[in-house]
Amino acid sequence: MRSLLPDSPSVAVIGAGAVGAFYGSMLQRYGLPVAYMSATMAKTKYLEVRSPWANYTLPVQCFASSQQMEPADIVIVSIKALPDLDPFALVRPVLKKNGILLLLQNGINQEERYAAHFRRSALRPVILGGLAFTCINRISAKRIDHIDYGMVKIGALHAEQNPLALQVTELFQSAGIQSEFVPKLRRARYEKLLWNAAYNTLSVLLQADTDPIVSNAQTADLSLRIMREIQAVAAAENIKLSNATLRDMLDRTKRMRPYKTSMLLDYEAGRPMEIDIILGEPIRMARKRKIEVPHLQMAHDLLQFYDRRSAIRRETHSKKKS
Ligand SMILES: NC(=O)C1=CN([C@@H]2O[C@H](COP(=O)(O)OP(=O)(O)OC[C@H]3O[C@@H](n4cnc5c(N)ncnc54)[C@H](OP(=O)(O)O)[C@@H]3O)[C@@H](O)[C@H]2O)C=CC1
Ligand SMILES: CC(C)(CO)C(=O)C(=O)O
Repeated sequence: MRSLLPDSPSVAVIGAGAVGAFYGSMLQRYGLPVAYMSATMAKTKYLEVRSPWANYTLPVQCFASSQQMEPADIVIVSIKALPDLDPFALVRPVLKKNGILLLLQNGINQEERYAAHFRRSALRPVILGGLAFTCINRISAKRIDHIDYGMVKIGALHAEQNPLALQVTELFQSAGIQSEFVPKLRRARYEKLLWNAAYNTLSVLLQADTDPIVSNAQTADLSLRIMREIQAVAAAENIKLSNATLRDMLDRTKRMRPYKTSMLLDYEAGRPMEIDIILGEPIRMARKRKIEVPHLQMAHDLLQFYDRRSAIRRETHSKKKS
């Protein structure tokens, strides 16, 4: 098939946290020109990566603001999906006309939000979604630890863009990243949401990694009840997630090494959690369709309480420092 991508596409990573810096650096190591936006890493000249795939150190071009960066062929968005963060202002300066926007984030409805935002813009990006099944930590402004897993599933928001999503997947594979093309992105988003809604949530509420949650009969069953509510929301848009799929999520989690979810890592570090994009969005969809989602609602409200408490601690801490 004719390549829909330039020979050596340039890449801009918006949000060089754990995920953005790791996958960006793998693409750079493969030979692509990559620039990174990160306030934390603005002064970083060399990035050290530890990974079961390879250990390496690379010179990196980091910018505190995307306004200092050149437009790129592929823009990877890997900032946290938080409600009070305007991502469009960060992304716009690095977008080329009809360029590729790849959202490497958790949650649901993100691609649709970007499409709505750019609908009337002359930039008209092609919107792709990437689901990262991985465990990565940014240890410092200079060091990324990829601990386990690593698969990225890539698909397009609109099916007619699937050939491009496939070529981006192949580019990731060529760069040594485990990657898989998904022809139905929305379905894949829902499947990942099953896991995130259940285990990210419970990991924070129970202060536990996945192992004790799935080993305990009550909390394992609770995780299934949470997943059933996501299943009902998906069914309302004709996406059928079978009971066997839910059961399989639980069984696979039982077989996984004990895993600390990204939400638990955020909570422990006192950072804001992605509650809205993982629970708030499905709750709003359920409300519109008159579907009862009591578990999602309760988990959402409890997590909001924790999140607010962390925010107050952050405010108090920064007042003390100034
Ligand atoms: N880490 C993991 O293993 C996994 C993560 N994910 C998902 O990937 C996405 C990225 O997560 P991850 O890399 O872990 O997150 P990190 O916390 O490591 O990085 C988040 C990035 O977002 C940026 N950011 C946060 N707040 C703002 C703000 N207000 N303005 C501008 N930039 C901001 C940070 O900036 P700065 O660089 O300046 O700190 C950083 O670059 C999330 O949606 C997460 O759920 C999914 C699966 C696994
Ligand atoms: C599915 C998983 C565990 C990534 O591998 C995740 O999305 C997270 O930790 O938030």
